[in-house]
Amino acid sequence: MKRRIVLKIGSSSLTDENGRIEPERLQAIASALGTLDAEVAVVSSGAVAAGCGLLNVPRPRTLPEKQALAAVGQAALMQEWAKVFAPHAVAQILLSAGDIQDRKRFVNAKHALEAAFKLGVVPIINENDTVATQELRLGDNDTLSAWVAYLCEAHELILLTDVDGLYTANPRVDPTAKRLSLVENVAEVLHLAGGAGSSRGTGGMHTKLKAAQIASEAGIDTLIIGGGGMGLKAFFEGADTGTRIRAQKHTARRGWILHQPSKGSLFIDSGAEKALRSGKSLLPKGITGIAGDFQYGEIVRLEGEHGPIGQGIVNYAAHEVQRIFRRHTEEIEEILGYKDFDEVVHRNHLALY
Ligand SMILES: Nc1ncnc2c1ncn2[C@@H]1O[C@H](COP(=O)(O)OP(=O)(O)O)[C@@H](O)[C@H]1O
Ligand SMILES: N[C@@H](CCC(=O)OP(=O)(O)O)C(=O)O
Repeated sequence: MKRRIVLKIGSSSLTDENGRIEPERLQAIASALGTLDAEVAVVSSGAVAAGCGLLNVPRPRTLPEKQALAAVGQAALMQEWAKVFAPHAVAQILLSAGDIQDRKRFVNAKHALEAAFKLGVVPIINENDTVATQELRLGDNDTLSAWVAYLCEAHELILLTDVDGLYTANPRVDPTAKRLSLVENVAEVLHLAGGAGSSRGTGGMHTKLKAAQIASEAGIDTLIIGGGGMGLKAFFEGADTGTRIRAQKHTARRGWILHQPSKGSLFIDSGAEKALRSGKSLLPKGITGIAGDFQYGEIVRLEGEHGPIGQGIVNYAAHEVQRIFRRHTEEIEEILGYKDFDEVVHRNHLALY
């Protein structure tokens, strides 16, 4: 599998100080990405900024104004991205909080992204601001990008911003603040984060660290990089820049999976137990019975023939497993009418005692 990166670009990295989109900035970012042999999904902010620039109005204060300006700006933003990524095509993907929270929509988005990568196009993702109500919105693209990284099983999440990493304090406020180049445990640095650096940004370092926390729990490293396309290029060339926030080590994640309360159990045969112990995923064929009522994404206990062997995050709900257990993977689609995953529990989401 190719290296897969989710790159989130904040409004502050796309616009000038008047909040207008600067095409040269987009060009520099696309050029830096062009040096990589990787699949990249871009989470691009800047729709509201682009809308303000086009209509020559100040930054909106109310949500409806913001929604309308995002709708104006999104199309213009996509046109700019299409220009700089040519000859590669770009694919606009707008997501809302509901798409992350609803399992069917989450899986649909996952499939669409996979298909986009296969087509060799660059997915450009933003929050679907026009339908995002106050109660149901992610509100910032840092959080969105972490979910996207999880969605497309990225190897790395890069947050491109207007500061070259996480500092011991907001460097705009405290000039003695020092950059941290490596953070092993994001929970220990959450308190260092301050708010947005400019009127153009949303959330500041706080939402970036929250995003890193989501990515970290999904086993994905986060990098906070500054300096636009040039900063990105320097980073790809190995310069000592930015902050790397390490994903939870396998052991930490393993511990987390093992210590969550389980919503049900999957009983598995000895062949399946052997497969799991040699690092494979759990397929429906090896399941001999189920207990409890669990949903997709919840924790289930794995019961071997001689007792519990571990826990995992399940890819199908109990009522679905009821219909596919003991059957071949190839039969899933025929039985359920869809097949979101081959595995009932993927090996990356499995922890054995
Ligand atoms: N501890 C910190 N280290 C670095 N930057 C910080 C810190 N606390 C707050 N910030 C602020 O976070 C800003 C970046 O976030 P933000 O303005 O939301 O940009 P973006 O548009 O890229 O999301 C920086 O400009 C900086 O002022
Ligand atoms: N969805 C909004 C961006 C929201 C956001 O998080 O902005 P930023 O902090 O600049 O990444 C837009 O396109 O304007």
